[in-house]
Amino acid sequence: MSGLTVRHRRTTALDAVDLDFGPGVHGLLGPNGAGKTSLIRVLATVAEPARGRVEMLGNDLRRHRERGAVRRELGYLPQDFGYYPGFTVREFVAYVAWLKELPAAGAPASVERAVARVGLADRIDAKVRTLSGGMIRRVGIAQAIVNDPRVLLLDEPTAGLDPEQRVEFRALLRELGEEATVIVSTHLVEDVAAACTGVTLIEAGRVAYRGTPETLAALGADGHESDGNAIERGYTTALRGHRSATVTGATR
Ligand SMILES: Nc1ncnc2c1ncn2[C@@H]1O[C@H](COP(=O)(O)OP(=O)(O)OP(=O)(O)O)[C@@H](O)[C@H]1O
Repeated sequence: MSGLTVRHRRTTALDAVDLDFGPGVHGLLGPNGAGKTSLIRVLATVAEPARGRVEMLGNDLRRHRERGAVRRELGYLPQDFGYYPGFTVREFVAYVAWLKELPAAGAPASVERAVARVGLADRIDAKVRTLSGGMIRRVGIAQAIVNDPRVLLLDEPTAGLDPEQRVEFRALLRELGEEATVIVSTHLVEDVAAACTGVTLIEAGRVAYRGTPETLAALGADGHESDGNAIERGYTTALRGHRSATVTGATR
């Protein structure tokens, strides 16, 4: 994407952002309101940018027909994911498979596979409303991966998962990232350390840092253990560096 600008009324959520993502798992980090959800929503083709160009899988998202082509290759878990509480897990994931135009013959097997990958095989015929919050989040991940997407967008997928589920989910992320481009927004720096091949730190609508979990941890390597682990300190160091550079730039 180049020059990507997203506005919500008078707020500029993203300000002329240039970014590119290849296969692997890319963590999007940043404070509340930084612009992570706005970025994911544009990539998911549910929001339109005010300016800029986004190309995905060779398609230009400004063109209606090309957005349609992208949607078939996309998996998306929104921050507030809507579901039908009266559907069973199987029915809900099958419904999404139908929306994504999966060939009918293979769809039931794809549904079962996606549900098994998120560890819910034994609850596949349970009604979604009878599941815990963490399980519902996993249903959200299952619907996102049912079409074996080439681009997978996950907005805070680990919110509400317990520690054991998070560990399992990170393993699934690493597996998915071997074939797809996975972009995952999170507040948990541990998610990034454990599952991501790349890190993009967004602040106030701009890219504050790009690197790998290792380079981010190296930024925080010589702090005190009591201030969190190296990657958390790296996160803070990168943010502060970006803030002071922005202030210097603005007053020049
Ligand atoms: N629908 C909206 N109407 C008005 N302003 C909005 C809307 N959605 C987002 N914003 C504003 O746009 C900016 C970016 O928000 P966004 O949700 O993209 O950030 P985020 O990094 O995902 O935040 P969080 O970590 O809290 O989820 C914020 O200033 C937010 O207040």
